[in-house]
Amino acid sequence: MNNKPIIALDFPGEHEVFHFLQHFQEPLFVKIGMELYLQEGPDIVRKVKEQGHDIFLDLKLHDIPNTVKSAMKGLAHLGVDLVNVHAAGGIQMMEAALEGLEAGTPVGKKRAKLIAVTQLTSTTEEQMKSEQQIHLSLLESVLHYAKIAKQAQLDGVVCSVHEAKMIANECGEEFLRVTPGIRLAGGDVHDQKRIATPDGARADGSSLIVVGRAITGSRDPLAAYKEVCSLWEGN
Ligand SMILES: O=C(O)c1cc(=O)[nH]c(=O)n1[C@@H]1O[C@H](COP(=O)(O)O)[C@@H](O)[C@H]1O
Repeated sequence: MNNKPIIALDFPGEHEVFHFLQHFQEPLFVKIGMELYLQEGPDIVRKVKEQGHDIFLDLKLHDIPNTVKSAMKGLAHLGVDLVNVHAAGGIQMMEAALEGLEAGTPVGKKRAKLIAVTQLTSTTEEQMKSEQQIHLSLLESVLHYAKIAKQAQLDGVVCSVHEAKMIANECGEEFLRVTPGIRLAGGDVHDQKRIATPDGARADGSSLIVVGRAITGSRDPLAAYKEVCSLWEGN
């Protein structure tokens, strides 16, 4: 798994994906999420992988432990690099996810890293308090989810840049902080609430950044990607 910015391939189908990927000549780190996966199924993972890209399969599993375990066991055959669940599913569910992933990973192959979504980057503290009835600060809630993910032996979490440093301090530098909600300065925020720039993410302790519309929605996706890369790498 490389540490390039992860491009979210939030497209409706295969045609749009391969049209987009034509802009790039190098191996990328891409994210296949539920929009694409639910239309195209596991074949899209195989086809994108055939082009040599690293893959974050973002299906955010959240169900009873047995169901998540079986689903992860099945997904493990796809040979992706990173997968996720919702930390709100609980410690037992996260442990079951890891068990499934380990059981399904073919012998001799590397198991995908498993991370847990804490509070979505589209959630504000007010929404969390009023809708989820969690009476903590958002930072405390994210940190709590990170700690239980660590207790379940996961490899890290999905969080916003704003919580990344605190998680690194509490859970260790090697515990991954994968941060979506990335925007170029002055870019459209869309539905995201807890956002940061790629250079802000680097300074504030992200391990990996996830960037969708700032690249996929650009008239020149390659130029946008290069700008994100140079800010992220600090060039
Ligand atoms: O798990 C994720 O990838 C995820 C978690 C989260 O808290 N926030 C979040 O935006 N994401 C994903 O990251 C991507 C962000 O896309 P953009 O807002 O277009 O950059 C989307 O594919 C989301 O599904």
